[in-house]
Amino acid sequence: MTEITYKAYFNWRDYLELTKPRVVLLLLLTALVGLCLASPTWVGWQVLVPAMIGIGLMSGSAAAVNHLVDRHIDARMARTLRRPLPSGALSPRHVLGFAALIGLLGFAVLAVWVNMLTAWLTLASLVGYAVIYTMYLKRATPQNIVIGGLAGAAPPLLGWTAVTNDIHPHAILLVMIVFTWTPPHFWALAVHRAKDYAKAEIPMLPVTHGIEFTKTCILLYTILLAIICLLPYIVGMSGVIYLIGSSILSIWFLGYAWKLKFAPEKLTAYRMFSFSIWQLMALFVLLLVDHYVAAPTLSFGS
Ligand code: HEM
Ligand SMILES: CC(C)=CCC/C(C)=C/CC/C(C)=C/COP(=O)(O)OP(=O)(O)O
Repeated sequence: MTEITYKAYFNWRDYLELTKPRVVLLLLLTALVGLCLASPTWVGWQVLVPAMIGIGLMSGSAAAVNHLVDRHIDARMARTLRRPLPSGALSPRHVLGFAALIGLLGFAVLAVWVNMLTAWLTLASLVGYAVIYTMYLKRATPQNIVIGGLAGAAPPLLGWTAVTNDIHPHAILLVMIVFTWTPPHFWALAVHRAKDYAKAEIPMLPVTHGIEFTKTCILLYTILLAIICLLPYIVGMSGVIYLIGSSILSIWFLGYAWKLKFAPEKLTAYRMFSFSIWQLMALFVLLLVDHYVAAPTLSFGS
């Protein structure tokens, strides 16, 4: 195990990096869509603001715990070795304190200004990612990201419960979209970085079952995702704007998965991973646009 020398000075940018800010921003977009779709009227800022702050802080806390627990394997992979812990910019003690502080703050914000259901579900997602995925599943099984993906898929439900204080089937549908998107999102990167994961002895699918099998799984999950993306229209939750936009995105994503399996170039896997992020973002923006454009009259909620 490599010994790390920690620097004596601190920089706020290192703390920000611990929270995986770009991942959390996309998680927050999916939470915002859950919040907005839960109500036919505009959602009052009294719920919207604390819900976004609470979910954001607890997601950032989960990400910081992931940095803490994974610091030794992060030190062994080219992609992650410059992170604040393996590079020595922050010490484990400071990271633990920071994660506890923002995690507790996030829980308090949700408990006081939103509702207890949302506070507990967000805590369950934090534990799902920081403890169940990071401490156990990641090192135990190539299905790690499929099961662990449930925590990352939860924010639309968290947004929804923040408004309604109950679990609605439409919110579960949004969770299913992110849940099914996660394997092609991550395995595309894992195919690109397979040697890194093998070096760090992490049993990701391309390491345990090979690149070709992983590409087949990516294609199958992408087909499943395309089918699930039709459901919001089929159940009457979204309209034609969503149907057309999401179908274009699904065909585009399927194109990447097909190319990756049958006609790959050197960077196809990485390009598919990058596209997956834009695809999920566009999909959730479409849900939002469709919700507000299709709504005949919008009254302002409290
Ligand atoms: C278990 C589930 C997931 C796994 C294993 C996973 C894995 C990864 C990995 C390894 C990266 C590369 C990070 C880097 O280059 O430092 C990444 C990037 C990213 N992921 Fe995921 N991800 C998961 C779920 C999600 C979810 C649910 C979202 C949002 C809804 C998301 C959004 C992103 C974004 C926005 C990036 C780009 C980050 C950047 O450029 O800094 N991921 N993901
Ligand atoms: C409260 C709540 C909603 C929690 C969810 C938190 C969260 C940040 C989920 C995102 C999942 C993610 C980035 C996994 C990558 O971890 P990894 O360890 O496989 O990737 P790495 O090697 O880049 O660290």
